[in-house]
Amino acid sequence: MAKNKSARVLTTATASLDLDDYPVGRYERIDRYAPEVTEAIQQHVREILRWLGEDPDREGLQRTPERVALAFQYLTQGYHQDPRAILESALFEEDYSEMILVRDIQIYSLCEHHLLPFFGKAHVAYIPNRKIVGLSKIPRVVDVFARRLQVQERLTIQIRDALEEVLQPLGVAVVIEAQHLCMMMRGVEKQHAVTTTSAMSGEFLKEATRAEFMRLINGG
Ligand SMILES: Nc1nc2c(ncn2[C@@H]2O[C@H](COP(=O)(O)OP(=O)(O)OP(=O)(O)O)[C@@H](O)[C@H]2O)c(=O)[nH]1
Ligand SMILES: [Zn+2]
Repeated sequence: MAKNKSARVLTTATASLDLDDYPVGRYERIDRYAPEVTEAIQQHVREILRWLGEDPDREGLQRTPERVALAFQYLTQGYHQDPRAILESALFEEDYSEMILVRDIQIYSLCEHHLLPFFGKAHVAYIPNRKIVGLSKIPRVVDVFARRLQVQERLTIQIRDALEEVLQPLGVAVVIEAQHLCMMMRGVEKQHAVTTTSAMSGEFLKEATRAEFMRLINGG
């Protein structure tokens, strides 16, 4: 009941269909929301609106608490996802031992201090040690960690460590370039500041490999 209600809310943007009418998979994540969590968050958002001086019962805001509750569950769904299982679902034996780089992976995350978005690009590379992983699993793992409350540094390290643990490769490199709305629309209000973080292991600790990676992510 409440599950269907949630699904209907989120699908109205594309079509007025119930979750059941959609191909399996497209809304699989929405299906995962717990109705009691949605309900509890909704009540608090109503209170926040009131404390901000708004009238939560005016027309435009009537369904806002529910929308916010769903949006925050969506944006933090990574807590319920297992990066190890994702990587293990597509591991292959292969005699390839050059660098594999997936570059320009878009990320959207939430800063844990202000619950405001930070967004940008992640570049992830590894050098396999007989095990390679399905390429799409790399952005999926990036999302698992990005869809949580984060600081950019921890996000970077968690991606590296997940790949390291499951693939046991010769090395992993992760670079994230991001802009933080908490530094743009409030606080210091710097519109062009981009933060770059990196986490390396194994072969990437060597200057030559690291330099090749840096050259490749800069389009060289
Ligand atoms: N290291 C790091 N800091 C972050 C990240 N996201 C936000 N921050 C910072 O977290 C800090 C929190 O500092 P506080 O002084 O407690 O918070 P604040 O008073 O809101 O600080 P201002 O943003 O400077 O107004 C700020 O300096 C933010 O810029 C991140 O991913 N990594
Ligand atoms: Zn912040």
